[in-house]
Amino acid sequence: MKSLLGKRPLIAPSMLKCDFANLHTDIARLEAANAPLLHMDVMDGHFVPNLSYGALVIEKIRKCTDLPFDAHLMISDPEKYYQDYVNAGCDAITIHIEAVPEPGELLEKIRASGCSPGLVLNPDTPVEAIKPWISACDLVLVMSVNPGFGGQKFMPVALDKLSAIKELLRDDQFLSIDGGVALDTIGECAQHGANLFVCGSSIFDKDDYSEAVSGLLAEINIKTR
Ligand SMILES: O=C(CO)[C@H](O)[C@H](O)COP(=O)(O)O
Ligand SMILES: [Fe+2]
Repeated sequence: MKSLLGKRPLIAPSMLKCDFANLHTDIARLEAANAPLLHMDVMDGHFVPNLSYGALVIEKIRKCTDLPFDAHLMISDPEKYYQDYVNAGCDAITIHIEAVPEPGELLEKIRASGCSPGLVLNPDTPVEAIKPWISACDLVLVMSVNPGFGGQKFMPVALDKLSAIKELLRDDQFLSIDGGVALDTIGECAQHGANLFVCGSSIFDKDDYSEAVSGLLAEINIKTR
């Protein structure tokens, strides 16, 4: 992930909305669209009311591309399973503060395993909940929907959180936003400090991924210049 610092702002396609029946083709289309990394949404049907895919699938996808993988673990026991995601070839592993209220040790273990550690907070969780561990993270991810499903409406409560967290971050850390990030919301997210934008529907619902990614980047540029 460190190699991406100089390339911010970054658009990370959310591999929840991808075409699983044509994964190879879909990844090639994302590479052609200059997507700099892929966001892997892991859901266990327990921490969130939905199931997606796990380390076995990610390990297979790893063979299709050299793009970095940012794994968003929406699972109840990341301590038990994080090593599977390291072994599957993830570059960043992000855990929910609601799943691990005292995440210091796990963040250290993720870093020691060679991955970038990240913390994520839900719309109802205050910034105070993650404050003591922000300096131990390479990435902080703000949820702008309740996790579990793609295609939900952006919740503006995330914007004030972005501003508050930005104040606490060093320049070598990523500030990410996830959920309902689209042409009409991405500019404001950038204005509030986000520099890594997870985009599902706003890419995969479009026929032309290149046009989608460049349109989102253009919107950031317009709103932040
Ligand atoms: O973590 C997630 C859901 O829990 C996804 O990353 C997110 O919802 C992406 O989809 P969309 O851009 O359509 O909201
Ligand atoms: Fe996600």
